[in-house]
Amino acid sequence: MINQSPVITIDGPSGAGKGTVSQILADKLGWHLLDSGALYRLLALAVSHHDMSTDDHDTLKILAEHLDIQFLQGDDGKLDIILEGEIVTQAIRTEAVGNQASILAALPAVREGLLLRQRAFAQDPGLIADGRDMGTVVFPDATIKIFLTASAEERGRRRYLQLQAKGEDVNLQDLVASIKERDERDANRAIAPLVPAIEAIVIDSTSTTVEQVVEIILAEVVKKGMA
Ligand SMILES: Nc1ncnc2c1ncn2[C@@H]1O[C@H](COP(=O)(O)OP(=O)(O)OP(=O)(O)O)[C@@H](O)[C@H]1O
Ligand SMILES: Nc1ccn([C@@H]2O[C@H](COP(=O)(O)O)[C@@H](O)[C@H]2O)c(=O)n1
Repeated sequence: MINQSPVITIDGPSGAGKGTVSQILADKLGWHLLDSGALYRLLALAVSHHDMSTDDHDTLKILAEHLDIQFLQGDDGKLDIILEGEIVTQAIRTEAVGNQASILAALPAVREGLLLRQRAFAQDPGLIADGRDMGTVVFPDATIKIFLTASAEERGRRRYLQLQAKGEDVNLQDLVASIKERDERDANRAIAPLVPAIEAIVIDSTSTTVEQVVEIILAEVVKKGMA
């Protein structure tokens, strides 16, 4: 048994809605939230800031283990993500950083370096863990495992609207292509590939609203007597 506190894992490909659904669930249940993708993105940004080589896996592992990160509640109630003293909440959300994170995430040394940091998020009253390998590797004993997916076209469309709203100059076809490339890399890597855990409940959100997805998961929470 790795984790004692209740954990709900939400894995799936990029743009499936994991982050949105995880935040709503964490707020509704009053539980902690782990955005594991943010850790990989922070590492990617740190590697770029320090102009580090990605060939030196021992140093990457040490950096992953000791990366100076803080998740702080800002005055506006939103979470500020701090890397080595600098607010990087927006900077880590670009497609470029996401792609670099996905390349680093294929390295066993990086995954080993981040493993215990992720497990440390499992604290009472409970944790919603969002990622790619939450149910398969990081929290194999999780009480509820969800695999949230959607078609690549729909996920590209959502990402397009999201980035456009932030004022970014984006192209829908390029985004769908980038999402497919990232899916391919995440699903086919040798370590902790993106696959549903055997006992995962698979939810396809292509034609489902965020609220409907949240309802399905909350029904499981009630069924398991967790709330
Ligand atoms: N079921 C849904 N229907 C329509 N839009 C959705 C749905 N779920 C999420 N979205 C929207 O899609 C966008 C991407 O969602 P989100 O960031 O939660 O995905 P994600 O799976 O966490 O992606 P990533 O792994 O890349 O961080 C957001 O703008 C979100 O509001
Ligand atoms: N548990 C995880 C989480 C993320 N990754 C990799 O990081 C990339 C960025 O993640 P986002 O969820 O923020 O988009 C993602 O493409 C994965 O390659 C991971 O491997 N494991």
